[in-house]
Amino acid sequence: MEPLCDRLRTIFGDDRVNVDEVEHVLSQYKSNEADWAKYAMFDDHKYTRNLVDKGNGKYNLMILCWGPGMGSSIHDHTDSHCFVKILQGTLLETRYEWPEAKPDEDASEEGRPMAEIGRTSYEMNGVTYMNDTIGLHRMENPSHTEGTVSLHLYIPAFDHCQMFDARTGRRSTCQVTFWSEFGEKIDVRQKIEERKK
Ligand SMILES: O=C(O)CCSS
Ligand SMILES: [Fe+2]
Repeated sequence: MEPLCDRLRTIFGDDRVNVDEVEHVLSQYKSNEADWAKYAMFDDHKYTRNLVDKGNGKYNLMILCWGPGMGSSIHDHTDSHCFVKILQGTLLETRYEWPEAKPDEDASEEGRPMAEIGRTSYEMNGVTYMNDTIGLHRMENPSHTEGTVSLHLYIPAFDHCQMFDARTGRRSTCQVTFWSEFGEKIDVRQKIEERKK
């Protein structure tokens, strides 16, 4: 992944984020399993997040591995830019409008189902971009037999986001962690403890 990592570090050398330029660089890269196999660690129960590069502290570049049928919650991106490229398999993206913010939300009130904006399927080498002004989304691997591997770049980096209940629009904050870092499996519990210090 080094050549791609180097190009991204150059692009983000100053504080600009040129979305078209980043999408172009990600589109130009043609997935080669030999580049990313060392980061592609799957779990039997949920999708994994595997850190590839911290971009001089400016962004997180990571490889996500989705077993058959696995998906994320509906989530936001903590005001960051989100770039996604499919390295293997397929990802189905469902986008949603933000639920109405009800500041006087009565805890007993059921809320209402979130409005879907649309669904898009991305195949290998496909690239997509998302941010909170566009809406919210859920990503899932639609295959019942094959795994999916995707490359995600978040700038600025974040360690938590909001997840949403599609039926009620209720939101909760969740910590996001890594399954591995730089190709080495990590102890997630130990990492969470370190954050608390
Ligand atoms: O970073 C995450 O866990 C969400 C993957 S879909 S952008
Ligand atoms: Fe996302």
